[in-house]
Amino acid sequence: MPIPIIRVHGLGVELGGNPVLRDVDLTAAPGEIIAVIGVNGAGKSTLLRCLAGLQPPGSGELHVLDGPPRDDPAFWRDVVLVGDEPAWYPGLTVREHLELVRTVHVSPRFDVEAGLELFDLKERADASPLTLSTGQRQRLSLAAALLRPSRLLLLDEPERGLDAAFRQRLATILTEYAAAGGTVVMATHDHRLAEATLARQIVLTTEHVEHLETAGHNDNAENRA
Ligand SMILES: Nc1ncnc2c1ncn2[C@@H]1O[C@H](COP(=O)(O)OP(=O)(O)OP(=O)(O)O)[C@@H](O)[C@H]1O
Repeated sequence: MPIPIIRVHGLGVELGGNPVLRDVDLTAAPGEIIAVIGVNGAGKSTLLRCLAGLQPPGSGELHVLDGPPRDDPAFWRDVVLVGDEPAWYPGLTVREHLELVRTVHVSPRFDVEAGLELFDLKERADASPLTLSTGQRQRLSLAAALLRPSRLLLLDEPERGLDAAFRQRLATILTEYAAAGGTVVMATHDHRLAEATLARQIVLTTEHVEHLETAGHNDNAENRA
């Protein structure tokens, strides 16, 4: 068993005086894909924000990569968070956004034309992101996230806006990322995406704010909240 790059033990978070996460345990090793599932409000985004160092834990221990997650440049060199839509540069096209990402990162994972092809953006390469459809903008967000080198991908509902065919392709892209040694933690409402990536599934519930962990893509991974 490789050394885990995520170790969470007894994590608790309160927001606005209410418990959102209580006693959450999670480990993830290089090459693993974890799907965090649960109803709206179960705490999936909060868990991702904790892993990204954006939400301090109320209790428990968090270890991500080399220590507690921290919102600083060294941490973000290895970690990518895809959540809410990023701000786009109005003057830059889709291709130029990817060129920008490729230019500023050492050892990008693929070239721009390959990225446009992989994320099905070739026909919109010269458009402004602001003129893209919702799903096309999500594909651009994911393309930029996957283009840069990283060890850990934190994805909050990556399926948002994507059609069925591209969700299938995304499963392949994430599987290949993990096969190359990367770790993925994704909050998702898409059981098919979780299953297609052979993700280990964890379920967050609201009723007792309890945490259940299940191995593999099995029947226990239903939404229990
Ligand atoms: N800043 C905040 N202040 C108070 N409560 C908050 C805050 N942010 C989130 N919450 C609450 O915490 C709970 C968990 O929210 P979170 O966004 O983590 O859920 P989620 O599982 O990601 O939901 P969804 O599936 O809708 O994205 C919700 O009840 C939400 O209302």
